Amino acid sequence: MRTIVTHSGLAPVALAGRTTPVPLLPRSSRSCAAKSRTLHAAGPSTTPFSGSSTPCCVRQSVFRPSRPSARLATCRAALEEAAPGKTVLGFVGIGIMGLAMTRNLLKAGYEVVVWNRNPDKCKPLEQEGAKVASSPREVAAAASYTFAMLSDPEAAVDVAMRPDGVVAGLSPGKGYIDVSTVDAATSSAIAAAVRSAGAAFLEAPVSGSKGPAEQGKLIFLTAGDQELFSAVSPPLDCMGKAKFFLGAEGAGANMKLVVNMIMGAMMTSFAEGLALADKVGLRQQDVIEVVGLGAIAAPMFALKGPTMAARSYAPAFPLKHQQKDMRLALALGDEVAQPLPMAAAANALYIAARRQGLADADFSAVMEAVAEQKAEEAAK
Ligand SMILES: NC(=O)C1=CN([C@@H]2O[C@H](COP(=O)(O)OP(=O)(O)OC[C@H]3O[C@@H](n4cnc5c(N)ncnc54)[C@H](OP(=O)(O)O)[C@@H]3O)[C@@H](O)[C@H]2O)C=CC1
Ligand SMILES: O=CC(=O)O
Repeated sequence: MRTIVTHSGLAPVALAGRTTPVPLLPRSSRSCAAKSRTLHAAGPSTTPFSGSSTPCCVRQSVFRPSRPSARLATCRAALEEAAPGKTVLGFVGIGIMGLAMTRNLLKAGYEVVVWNRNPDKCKPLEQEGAKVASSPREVAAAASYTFAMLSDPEAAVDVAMRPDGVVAGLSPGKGYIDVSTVDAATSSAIAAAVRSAGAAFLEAPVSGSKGPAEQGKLIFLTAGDQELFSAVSPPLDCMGKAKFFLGAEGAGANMKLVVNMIMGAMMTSFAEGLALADKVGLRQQDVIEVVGLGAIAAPMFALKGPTMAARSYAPAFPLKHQQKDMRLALALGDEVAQPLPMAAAANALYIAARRQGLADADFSAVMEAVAEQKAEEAAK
C-alpha cells in the first residue's frame, strides 16, 4: 500500500517534488501491509482530527466545510486503530463495489456488520461471516468504523441522515468513512452531521473498478479527519494498494471527479476511434493492439477494448455512475469557471447511451451511442 499525504504529514518530514518511502503502518495490519508503502509529499499542515485546514488548491466556495471550532468541540474522543479480532467494522451499500470490498475485510479477519437497501445482496456476505443489520443506524451503533459505498449524492445523504440512518447510530469514538463518489458539497454536509454526533468523518472515494476492488487494489482518495485516516489505515490497506490523504473534506471528492472526468472522456474518444476504424474497414482488434503498443496505451483500453469490439458490456462500472461523475465534474467546472468542452461532449454521449436503455450496462457501452447500429437492432 502506498500512502501519500499531500496535506499534513503523519511523519515529520515531507519533501517537495518527490515522494519518500516511510514505513508507517501499524503492526496489527502486517498481513495486509505486506503490499504497502507509505509516501509523503509536501503540503500545508493541519491539526489532526480537525480537518480544518484548507489546502490552497481547494476552494472554500466549492466544498463549504463546517466551522473548525464546531469540529474541535465535537470530535474529541480518541480513535483506536482498527485491527482484526478487535475492531468491529460496518459497511452500508452492498453493490458491485461494496460486496468486493466487504469480502476483503472479512478475509482479513475483521468482524463486519452490513446493511443494504435490498437485503438479498447481503446474503452471500452473511454466508461468509458478516452480520446483517436491519438499518444503517444499527450498523453504526454496532461498529467502531462504518464504511459506505452508495450510488450517488442523493443515496449518500439519505443513508447518512434519514431517521434510522448512520448518523443516528454514531457517537464519540466512532468514525464514518464514505467511499462513494459524490460532490464536495454533499460530502461536507455529511461531515457536518457526523461531527455533530461527536464522531469523525473521512471521505474516501476510490479509483479502480470491480476487478481492483476484488483484488484489494483500489486507490483511496481521502480527506477529512486525519486521525480517522490513521485509525482506519489497516482496513484501507486490506482493500487498496494506495491511499492519499489530501486535506479537508472536499479535496478527495474533487480529486475523484477530476480523475473520472478524464476517464469518461478517454472512454468516449476510444469508442469513437473503434467506431471509425470499423467504418473504414479496419479490424478493431488491430486498433486495440496498435494503441496498446504506443504512447497512448492505457490499461483501460486493453481491458475494455476486446469486449467493446464484441459489443458486450457486463457491468463493472455502471454507465449511470460514469454519467453522474461527468455531471458532477461539469457542475464543479461551472462553479469555478473552468471550461470543460471535452467533458461536456462526452457527457452528452453518456446521456444518449442512458436514453438507449444502457444505464445499468458497463460504461464502455457508450460505444453504442457512437457505433453503427447492430444489424438486428437496425432491422426492428
Ligand atoms: N463500479 C465501479 O467500478 C466503481 C464505482 N464507484 C462508485 O461507487 C459507488 C457505488 O458503485 P457500484 O457499487 O458500482 O454501484 P451499484 O449500483 O452496484 O451499487 C449502488 C449501491 O447503492 C445503493 N443505493 C442506491 N440508492 C440508494 C438509496 N436511495 N438508499 C439506499 N441505498 C441506495 C444500492 O442499493 P440497492 O442494492 O438496494 O439498489 C447499492 O448498494 C458509486 O458512487 C460509484 O460511482 C467508484 C469506483 C469504481
Ligand atoms: O469510478 C470508477 C473507476 O473505475 O475508478
